[in-house]
Amino acid sequence: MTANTLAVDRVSKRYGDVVALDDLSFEVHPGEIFGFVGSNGAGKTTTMRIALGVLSADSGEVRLGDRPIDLDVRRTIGYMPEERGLYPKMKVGTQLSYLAELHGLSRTEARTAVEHWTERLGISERLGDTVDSLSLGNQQRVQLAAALVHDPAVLVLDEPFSGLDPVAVDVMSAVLIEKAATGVPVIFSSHQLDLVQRLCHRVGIIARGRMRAVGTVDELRGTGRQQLLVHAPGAPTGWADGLAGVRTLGHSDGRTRLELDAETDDQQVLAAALKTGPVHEFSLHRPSLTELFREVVAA
Ligand SMILES: Nc1ncnc2c1ncn2[C@@H]1O[C@H](COP(=O)(O)OP(=O)(O)OP(=O)(O)O)[C@@H](O)[C@H]1O
Repeated sequence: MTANTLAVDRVSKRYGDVVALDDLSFEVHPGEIFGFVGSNGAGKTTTMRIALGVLSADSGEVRLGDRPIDLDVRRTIGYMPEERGLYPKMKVGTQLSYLAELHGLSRTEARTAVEHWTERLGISERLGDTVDSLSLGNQQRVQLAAALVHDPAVLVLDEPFSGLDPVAVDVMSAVLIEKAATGVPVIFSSHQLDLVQRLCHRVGIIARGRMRAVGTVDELRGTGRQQLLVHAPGAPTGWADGLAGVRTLGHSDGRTRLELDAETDDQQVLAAALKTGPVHEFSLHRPSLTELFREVVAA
């Protein structure tokens, strides 16, 4: 394992009778953006809070490199909590400098870092304003700045994109890509699966406290049942019925959508389609992350 791999190792957590996490394991490698997705209540926030060390696991542990998350390691984590954690009445600049110094930066270093990140995140004009006078989206930019000002060795962000306008989404995305490129492991949770699909090197799908699927988006899309789109204008309705391991999902205007079992040979389907006349299109439909998510969560 490389020095700064974030490893969640067989973590379980209950709240009374509720099993929030059940033997959960996964790793986020240096330079990797890891998308953590799951339904409401699946266990994402609980995992992130344990990763930060603000909540303890019942069993298992989280490590950064070879070190469990102790106070020293905690200082190196950039964290954006879901419930947000800024002081509403404190000025943006004062607050960010304070947080940077809390993480060990000198006053001068803190000032430079605050200037850099507020500029980068488009909130440099708001340094003198109190947090509660900002729009929610701008408060969120400040929250991200708070996670970044101390040059963290790892980023743990709980729904950083929720409620952001498209420009802010682009800025946030660029920052995450930039941080990962410097070798920082980045994990964020999100319900915006198109964004996760676009941004993440790997994705983990959690359901009821267990990791149901982990991999690159391509790997995950390759593991679902394959679907075929066949355009055979002369094919009658039901032409594919009776083919072993094949289900017809829909048929209209000579276009048929089929779902194939993993072991079904698509060439047999092509041969059957050709028997009905010319075939204009025969293409594999790969499920989107959203489709996969529905399949995994429903299983
Ligand atoms: N402090 C708590 N006390 C009791 N139960 C809790 C507490 N925090 C979380 N839970 C429960 O633990 C489970 C996991 O919750 P968690 O907040 O980790 O999910 P999540 O994936 O972050 O959900 P969301 O997408 O809605 O933010 C849920 O059943 C939730 O109700």
